[in-house]
Amino acid sequence: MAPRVLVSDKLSETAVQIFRDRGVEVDYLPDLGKDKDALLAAIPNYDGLAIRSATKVTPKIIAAATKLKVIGRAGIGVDNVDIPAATQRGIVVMNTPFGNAITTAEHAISMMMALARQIPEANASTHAGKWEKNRFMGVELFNKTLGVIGCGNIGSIVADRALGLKMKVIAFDPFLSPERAIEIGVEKVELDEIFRRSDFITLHTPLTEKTRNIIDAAALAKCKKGVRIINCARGGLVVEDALYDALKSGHVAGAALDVFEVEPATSHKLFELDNVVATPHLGASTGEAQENVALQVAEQMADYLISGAVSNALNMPSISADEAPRLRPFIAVAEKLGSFAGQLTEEPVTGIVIEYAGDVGEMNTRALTSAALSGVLQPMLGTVNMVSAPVVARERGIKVDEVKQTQRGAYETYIRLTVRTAHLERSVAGTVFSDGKARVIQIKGIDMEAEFGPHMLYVTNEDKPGFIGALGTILGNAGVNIATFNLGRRAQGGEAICLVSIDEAPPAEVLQAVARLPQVKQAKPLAF
Ligand SMILES: NC(=O)c1ccc[n+]([C@@H]2O[C@H](COP(=O)([O-])OP(=O)(O)OC[C@H]3O[C@@H](n4cnc5c(N)ncnc54)[C@H](O)[C@@H]3O)[C@@H](O)[C@H]2O)c1
Ligand SMILES: O=C(O)[C@H](O)COP(=O)(O)O
Repeated sequence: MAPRVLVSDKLSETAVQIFRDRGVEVDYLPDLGKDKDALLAAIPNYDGLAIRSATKVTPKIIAAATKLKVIGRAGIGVDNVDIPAATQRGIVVMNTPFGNAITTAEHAISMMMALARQIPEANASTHAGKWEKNRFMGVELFNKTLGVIGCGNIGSIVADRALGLKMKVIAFDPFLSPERAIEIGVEKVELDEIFRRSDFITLHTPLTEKTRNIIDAAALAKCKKGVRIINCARGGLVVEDALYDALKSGHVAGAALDVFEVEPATSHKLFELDNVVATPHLGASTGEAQENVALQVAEQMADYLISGAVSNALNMPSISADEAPRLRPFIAVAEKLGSFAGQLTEEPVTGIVIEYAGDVGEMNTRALTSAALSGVLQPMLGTVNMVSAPVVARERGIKVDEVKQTQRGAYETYIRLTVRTAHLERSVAGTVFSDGKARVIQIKGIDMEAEFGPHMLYVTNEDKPGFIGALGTILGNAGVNIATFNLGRRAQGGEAICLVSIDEAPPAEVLQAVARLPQVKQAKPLAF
């Protein structure tokens, strides 16, 4: 039976045509996604769901989606999809990472210009028959400083266009390497410097727990008087109440917003203010971008539904149907090793080396390396996946080296991943046992043998008596149950590592108490 896809948001008809040409049945119901109950009733009938940002794919929708195999996001942001819930149900979530980037960057630049010259207000006044030549006094962009928060695909295109307008561009992005900053002509700065120096600030990060409320009242207070703010990324990055107050007081001269905490934003106190330019989430709305993303999402979803091939998936490695069964456990270990190193790395990564020894050296190590890179980059970038990870790493100037040797050592297969930054080098090695499960077998050259757990505690310490008991007591007193406990040390009395799998994420006070133990150098939570 032919697979069946529901398109529940407005998509170019190209997508519908591609599905049909590829033998996929398709129902194009562009308003259905906005009606939660109708979507809930319809979803059990479909193998695929193609969406943009209006359809909210909640755990409830996913629970009802008994046949669903793939969700395709024709666009970039996937914050409207509950990916963990989809993953748990074995539903692949894919997006189209680059198709609307230029269009969105152009919207941000348009919004900046509209703000600088009050175009919307002047337009409304002129249409109303007034000729208020003296009312609208603008500012030049020439020689002004633009602060870019989040300098990935869209942020770096915005920077390029702003440099063309002869602006000075400064950027805050923890994953922007100094080399990449030089290459794209921006000055890499800390967040506070963005606030202190910018005449205009534009946001281009995903919405994550780290970026939520990145511009709040305290941040606005640090800004120059007269700063102008542009948000074409996601509502939730800017605290709207704080922005309102700062606009009212005149500390912020203007704001241009394409996105809002609650969408659709049909009424909002920000709309009372003349110095707010607002558009209804139009960042990706050009014919060109919509053709790109519709074509790409339909091709990707049809490929998956017909042949099992996966591309641009956010929750599954990208592999051909033939390789899938053999590669899968190795892809999982590569991604987990990358994630292990990525979660511990808090400064720009300059290099990643992935070494394969034994049987794994003869496999499709490109897919494995992509999985490892995706694991390293995901804790910071959120939406990076196996397909985009190599490109993203290259764009950020991260040097990636793959070393293969087919000779076996103590293990049949051995993968070691080393992450380099300007100040440190950290390696972690793993393998897949005959039970198909991944194990960590070495951290920083120290041998151990640990399974990956959903919640883990990574502790580096000095090998001195009393540490294990004290750690156990802290966890026990906090009611945190230990699932597995693994230790390794370089030499008696020397550097040691402790990897504990626990049944829940460690509360902040537990981490602080562990970090205060006299033997402990570092205590970090990890999640897999
Ligand atoms: N308005 C629209 O219609 C529209 C259209 C497309 C995308 N978007 C939004 O734009 C966002 C960016 O898209 P992109 O393609 O450039 O993504 P990207 O992944 O290429 O770039 C995001 C950048 O943000 C950086 N980042 C992550 N955490 C950060 C932090 N805490 N502080 C500073 N920087 C941080 C990352 O390092 C990365 O370089 C998307 O996540 C999406 O939500 C909006
Ligand atoms: O993340 C994206 O791609 C944009 O927010 C575009 O959203 P849209 O497809 O709903 O216009």
